[in-house]
Amino acid sequence: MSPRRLAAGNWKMNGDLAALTQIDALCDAFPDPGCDILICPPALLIHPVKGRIGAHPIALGGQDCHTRSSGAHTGDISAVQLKDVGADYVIVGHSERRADHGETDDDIAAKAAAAHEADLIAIICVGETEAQRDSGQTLEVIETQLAGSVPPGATALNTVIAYEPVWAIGSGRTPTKDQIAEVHGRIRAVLAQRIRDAADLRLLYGGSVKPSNAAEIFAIADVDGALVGGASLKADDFGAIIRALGEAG
Ligand SMILES: O=C(CO)COP(=O)(O)O
Repeated sequence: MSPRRLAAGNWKMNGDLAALTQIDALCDAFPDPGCDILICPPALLIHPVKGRIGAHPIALGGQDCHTRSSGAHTGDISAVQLKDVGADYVIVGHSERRADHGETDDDIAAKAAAAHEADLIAIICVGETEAQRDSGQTLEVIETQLAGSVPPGATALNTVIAYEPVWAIGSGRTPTKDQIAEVHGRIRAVLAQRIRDAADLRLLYGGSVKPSNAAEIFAIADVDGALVGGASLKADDFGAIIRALGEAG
């Protein structure tokens, strides 16, 4: 059985209490969604959003977690704390964290392991820069990131991989269908060498996904959903993407 597809919204450092109306709109629009829906708002909004959605099956996630479950780490948030306020997922290794906070593959593997320990699903992000693509290094970069940032113990149940080319994030540019298919196919093949149920592990594409290109992207082999930034902030746009995913394949 193929995995249930996942439409994930990464709000990044956007949104406030007033933005919870966007969540209300999603709940109203998708009483029985045809795919899994995940919102990763800023961590401080997880608890109010959880209260707001009640029994609706929208899942919530953090955008990062610490490697430790608690302790003297000012400003950080643990996977255990995310779980406590209602998260089921956490994004780790987003390129913005790799760039802004110098996170390495080792850090990301430790964070993903902490997520697993806390019973969270880790969404591990990988992706090449424009310079790396231009110099023909894309597959090598992705393989290195996978080797370093997917921890032992990863399974199709506790791990999702998001392929996010850095140059496609927030730029309005996307890779071609063949380029996405090539990378996703390689990710699946690499994971199959170390994860028994890799065929069921969800592979998301992220980077300038919007209502106008979603259906085309979701028709690509080995694309099991999307990690959406800007277009996840408005319920209408994210709703159109969710609908396209529900109708795909
Ligand atoms: O980084 C992203 C999601 O994590 C993608 O962002 P955009 O959809 O805004 O390009």
